Amino acid sequence: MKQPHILCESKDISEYVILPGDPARVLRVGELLDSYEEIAYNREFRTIKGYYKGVPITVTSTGIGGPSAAIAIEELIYCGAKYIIRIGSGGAVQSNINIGDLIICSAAIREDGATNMYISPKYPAVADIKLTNLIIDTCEELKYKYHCGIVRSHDSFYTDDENKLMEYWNSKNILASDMETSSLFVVGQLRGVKTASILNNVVEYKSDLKESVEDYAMKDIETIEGEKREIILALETFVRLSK
Ligand SMILES: O=P(O)(O)O[C@H]1O[C@H](CO)[C@@H](O)[C@H]1O
Ligand SMILES: O=c1cc[nH]c(=O)[nH]1
Repeated sequence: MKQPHILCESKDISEYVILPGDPARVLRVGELLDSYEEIAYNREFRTIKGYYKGVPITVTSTGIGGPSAAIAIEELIYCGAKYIIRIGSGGAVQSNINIGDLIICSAAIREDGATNMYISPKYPAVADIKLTNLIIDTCEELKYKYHCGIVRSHDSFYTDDENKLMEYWNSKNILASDMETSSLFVVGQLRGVKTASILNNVVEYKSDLKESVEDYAMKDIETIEGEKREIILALETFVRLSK
């Protein structure tokens, strides 16, 4: 059955799924595949299916935020997704994280609305340990710089208290902010699907958020190289997993 938002059906969805936020990033993943075709593009949800070193891969964008991410994740799982790796952008909450560094998320603070509609805030948002360990091993083989730890997934970009919020989470050893990792971890855990999340840092701690996100949108070289590394890392992880 064709799903109402992603407009895909089971034959379109590999068990291996890559999940960027931005629909434009879907095609940049496609460029690194052996071959691909676009399956559907409805609202923020763009899906391609292709092969990487012979492994079938589906890539679907979630758009921004937990509500649309949860919709995409649910529909992908209904169509047969078994392993889902987010390849997102994030903003550093620690000063030792540079632009283009990768952050491998072990867990996420649920500072979002979507997961709180699903289940009590006591329920943790954690990555699948085996899939995440495979990402770490692959990252070390590829010799990419990375940080591993807890991130925060939020629902707001421009509150009046952003600086205070950042200082607070910095003091609690949180690595970075994004907006979809908690939804992926909670929905994946509830549905019995293995999930992991890699973020490419596009904002330095204490730098101007608007300017940095704009630099990324304008294809700043360091952020684009970080994005390429997170894509290759997810693809190579799936190659190892499929063996
Ligand atoms: O670049 P993506 O994957 O969309 O991720 C980050 O970028 C968006 C905000 O600019 C949010 O979706 C956030 O999680
Ligand atoms: O600072 C940032 C950058 C990207 N995405 C976020 O959620 N926060």
